[in-house]
Amino acid sequence: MRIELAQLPCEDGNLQANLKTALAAIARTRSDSDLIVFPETFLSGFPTPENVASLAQPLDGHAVSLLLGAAREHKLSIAIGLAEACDGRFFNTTVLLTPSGLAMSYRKVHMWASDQGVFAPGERIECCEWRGLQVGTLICYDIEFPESARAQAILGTELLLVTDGNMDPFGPVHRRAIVARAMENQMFAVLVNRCDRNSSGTGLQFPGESVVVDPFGEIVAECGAGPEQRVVELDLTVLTRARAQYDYRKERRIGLGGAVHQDKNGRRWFSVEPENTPPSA
Ligand code: BAL
Repeated sequence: MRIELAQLPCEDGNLQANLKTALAAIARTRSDSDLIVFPETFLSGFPTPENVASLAQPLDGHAVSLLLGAAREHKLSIAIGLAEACDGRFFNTTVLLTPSGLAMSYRKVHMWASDQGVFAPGERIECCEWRGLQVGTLICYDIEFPESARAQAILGTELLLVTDGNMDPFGPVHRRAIVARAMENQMFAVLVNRCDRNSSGTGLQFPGESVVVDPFGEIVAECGAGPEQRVVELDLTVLTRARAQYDYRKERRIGLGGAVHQDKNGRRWFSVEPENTPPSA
């Protein structure tokens, strides 16, 4: 399994420029790569309450259709973050696009400060079958809550894709969190972070440091601080080896609450039983 980490700068508020950057990255992928992963809200950058309506995209809109065309052209799957518009509300969403279409869309459940007043929180953890693997997605702040990745494990996720927009000084927090989430759930984790150092006046600095962690919690590959498009080979046999002597998912004794659901297309999700719901946008 070959995955490309698109640790590339995006411009807050500039949808066209970010879409162009994404399509160019897709165009330069290796012909034998299976998936490219971009950071959180890569298409929009971090929206504000003032500009989210102009930046947010419907999942059946032009921007996503261009990416679907690129997925078909390059026989490649794409995980990318965007601001989603749906029924007058806005969500911080990651989509998994394949040459066959939209495989999954996940709405960030845990709202960071920059999400509040902009996005409504998601209400379910999702996974789907992709290339013979159970694949799930989380977004940035989600990985700081162990129950998010544990919900993915309960769904059967073997490959966790994290679109990240983790700013300084929280680089170490996500490095520790992603290793823990991979190890304690015995799954691969692919985290791709923003790396822009001065994003259009927000004052936020993004350290990059994208990383791939195996089900033992070992680092498979890691990026530095600057822009790069890193090709990483996953040895999927590690999944079986990591679970050979013990399997946390099967042997756990404490439940999360919430329920597992599945639709006729095999999409599975875990309904969130929020103990507290942040102020919605
Ligand atoms: N530690 C940052 C979390 C977020 O931006 O979602």
